[in-house]
Amino acid sequence: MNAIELSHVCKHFPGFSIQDLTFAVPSGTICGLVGENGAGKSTTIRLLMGALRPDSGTCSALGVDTSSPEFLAIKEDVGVVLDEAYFPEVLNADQVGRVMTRTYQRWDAKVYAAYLRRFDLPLKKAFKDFSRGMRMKLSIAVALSHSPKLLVLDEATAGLDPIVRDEVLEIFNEFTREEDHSILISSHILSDLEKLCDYIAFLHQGRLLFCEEKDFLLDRYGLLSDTAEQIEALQPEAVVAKEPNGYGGVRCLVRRDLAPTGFQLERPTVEDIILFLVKGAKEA
Ligand SMILES: Nc1ncnc2c1ncn2[C@@H]1O[C@H](COP(=O)(O)OP(=O)(O)OP(=O)(O)O)[C@@H](O)[C@H]1O
Repeated sequence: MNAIELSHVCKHFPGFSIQDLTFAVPSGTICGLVGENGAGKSTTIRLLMGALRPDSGTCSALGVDTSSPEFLAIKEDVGVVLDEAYFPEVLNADQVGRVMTRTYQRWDAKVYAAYLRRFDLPLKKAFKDFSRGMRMKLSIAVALSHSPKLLVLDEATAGLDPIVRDEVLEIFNEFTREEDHSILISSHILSDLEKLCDYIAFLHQGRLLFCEEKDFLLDRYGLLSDTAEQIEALQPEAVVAKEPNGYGGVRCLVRRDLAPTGFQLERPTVEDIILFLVKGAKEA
């Protein structure tokens, strides 16, 4: 079963469109949604959560169409952190907790209190006086305190200091140790996604360039540094994109299956793969 399914989703804004977006996140896995500024990640997450209505196509979470009334009944099962935290400005963390007791049947005040302590969040400070990082931490604490099965996180680690970010990544990892728990997370911090994710979905100008298993991507591509003549001699389909290597030669991302044997290929990171694919897509 899939935790998330988007099928042929289209959404048109003046000057920008989400085009025929189809991908799925299998239950029990973590999928990273990546793409440049303005690629459509937040719009995709809003469409998925039913906050925006698609012009065509369907979105489902935990098997329920997210634009249907039935989705309201399972909202408890989905923990959401959007890029802008959304609590009333005058409330403090203690009061937010009390509001949530009335909002979620499965609200666990003890779990919430433990996250507030773990994140070093003050109980009595008004939300309007929180820093960006504190706002994110509060959103994450709330999202995790009503026993969700699915977490949908838009830039949830942006603005967190490296130590807290590492701790939050570990918390997300712990979360998916339960078999039926899944996460969709958008981020610009590709090294975080490399550590965390099973799948990477890559958006470019409102289109999905791929949604693949991370290990498949890391095995599919290799990095090659050589003279311009040697690189020219490769079949063009083997070379995704290239750049000067700083030593008068060329560094490029190549498809391992199309590169001749005998070349010394370096293992890329997810960041290398995404940077070269964006470069290749711009040059195409
Ligand atoms: N309500 C709206 N009306 C018009 N245009 C919109 C609306 N919402 C988003 N857009 C446009 O959709 C495009 C994609 O925006 P989106 O926020 O989804 O990108 P993103 O990938 O999340 O970017 P970033 O990494 O900068 O957060 C942008 O060009 C934005 O201006």
